[in-house]
Amino acid sequence: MVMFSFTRKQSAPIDGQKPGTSGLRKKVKVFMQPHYLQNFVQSTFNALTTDKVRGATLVVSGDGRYYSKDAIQIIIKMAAANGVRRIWVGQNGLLSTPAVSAVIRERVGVDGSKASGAFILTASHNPGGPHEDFGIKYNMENGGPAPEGITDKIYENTKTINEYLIAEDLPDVDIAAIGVTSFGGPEGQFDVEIFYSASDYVKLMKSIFDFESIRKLLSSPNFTFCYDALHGVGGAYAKPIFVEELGAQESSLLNCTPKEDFGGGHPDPNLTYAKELVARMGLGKSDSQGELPEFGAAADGDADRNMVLGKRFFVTPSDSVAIIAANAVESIPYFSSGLKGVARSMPTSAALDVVAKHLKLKFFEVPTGWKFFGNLMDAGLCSICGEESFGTGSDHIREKDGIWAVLAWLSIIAYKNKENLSGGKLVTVEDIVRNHWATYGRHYYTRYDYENVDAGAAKELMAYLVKLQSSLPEVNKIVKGIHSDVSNVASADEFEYKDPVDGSISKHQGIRYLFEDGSRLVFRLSGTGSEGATIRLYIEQYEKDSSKTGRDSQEALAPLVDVALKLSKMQEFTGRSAPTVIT
Ligand SMILES: O=P([O-])(O)O[C@H]1O[C@H](COP(=O)(O)O)[C@@H](O)[C@H](O)[C@H]1O
Ligand SMILES: [Mg+2]
Repeated sequence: MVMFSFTRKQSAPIDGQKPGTSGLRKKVKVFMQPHYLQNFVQSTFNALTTDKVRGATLVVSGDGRYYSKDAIQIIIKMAAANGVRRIWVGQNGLLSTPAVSAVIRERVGVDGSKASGAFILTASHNPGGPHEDFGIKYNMENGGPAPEGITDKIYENTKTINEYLIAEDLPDVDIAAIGVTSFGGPEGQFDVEIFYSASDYVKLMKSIFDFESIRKLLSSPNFTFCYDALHGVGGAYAKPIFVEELGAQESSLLNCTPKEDFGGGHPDPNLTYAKELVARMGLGKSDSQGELPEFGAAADGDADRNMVLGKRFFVTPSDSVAIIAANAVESIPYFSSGLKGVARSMPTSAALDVVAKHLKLKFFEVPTGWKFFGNLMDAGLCSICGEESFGTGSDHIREKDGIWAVLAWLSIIAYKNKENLSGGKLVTVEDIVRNHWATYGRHYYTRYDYENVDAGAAKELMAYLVKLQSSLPEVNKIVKGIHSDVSNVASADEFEYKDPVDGSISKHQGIRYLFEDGSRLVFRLSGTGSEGATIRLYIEQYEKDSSKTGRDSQEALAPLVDVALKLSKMQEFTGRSAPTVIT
């Protein structure tokens, strides 16, 4: 057995290590500065209770983006020096964010060991490569992202750190080879186990869904399917699940080889960045020539986000979670005994609220950030939740789950078509969505993103919008001056959330303008970027009349969009005449 020792390395605080909505995300060159990653990792160890470090089992893996391999070796050496007992790594350092959550919750080592936390190496949907982004976040024993209490502590530690521990003489571990390597350290044995990235996750999915019914759907001549991993880690799960387990054609997988730079693309599953899929589904500027698939989906870099498309049809993420919730009990075995409750993030449309009301379900509105759902799930209050930011999931784990969302949709389609798979007319994605609108009404919804805006200008715009809220008559005068037929603003505030489980309060979670007819304008600054600021503007309008739910969304929302842009003086503050991305 190879022996190792450890050293205390002198270090000093480095500015700007405050975790955002989902961990610390910065340019690779920032992470590669001396001590940068090390300071953050040691600050995390120091923020945890001793029993979660010494003698513990931790998972270290991620979406495989550039710098991950180096980062994994550094974290292994630091874990060894800090007294961690064993590290679990997905083969080649690959584990999707939902798979990490599943591994923490479900995996049991040969000696009965269980993981108590994980370092997830990802910057999610941000591009990768030497000049792009890297990221790291810590997840806890429940499989979910560390709560604010811990991330605040980590940040405080980064401001005072003066040393970190590292086993410099521990040799690099071959993370491509499955198996266990044992080392001997000052406090005893230290193991690094490399395991197949998909095994625990596939097992979990099979326990949730009826794979046989999905397999029948995928093999039906009536149905065609397509999945785009955008060269993210989703590719490591797509083949084992969709092809090997469910019998899809290999040709239905696009960009499913994980790459360090995501093939030079932007691994964000939306209508702008998932270009190839969008074209294949007949929604692009230059559409593919052949037969269009009935169903298409894309994932982000770490495969927790998802976009669902039908033939020439986009499903908004806000509708997606509402539709999954409305159909879950009959279509998905995991939910057959009923839903405990449902939840959405504040800027997500109220489509889910209407379903919750119809089905008499507990309902929660939380701030943006998956960690807020975790408490509700741990307390048994929520089964299904989702966000406008292409995140959907359930209490099977404590992260959003892109492949789960695809399997949920396939389950619903399979259920609706169980009588007509061998012939007959297919109930399509579009049919399912339109029927949903006819039953529950439609929440017209769009999001405008202004990426990489000057941070100072973005702050000024937000401050201006808050100030404006102090006089509603003034707001309404402006609104009416822009479009006299837009309804009145009934109230305006900054969203504040009191967690019903632990009573913690989160303030300043987005600026809201709520209209008398149920329309909403929401403004917030993204918490996931790595440079400058991204302003997000969310626009929503409810239509109950089923004869009016079939309009083009941008057209239906045009007056409200106009009001939002002029009321916020968007162009004046940002210098931008158009958003970077519209979804
Ligand atoms: O980036 P991910 O996929 O980890 O997603 C993260 O950020 C999203 C918001 O991003 P922003 O603050 O930019 O609007 C959240 O909705 C999500 O819960 C969180 O996990
Ligand atoms: Mg992500």
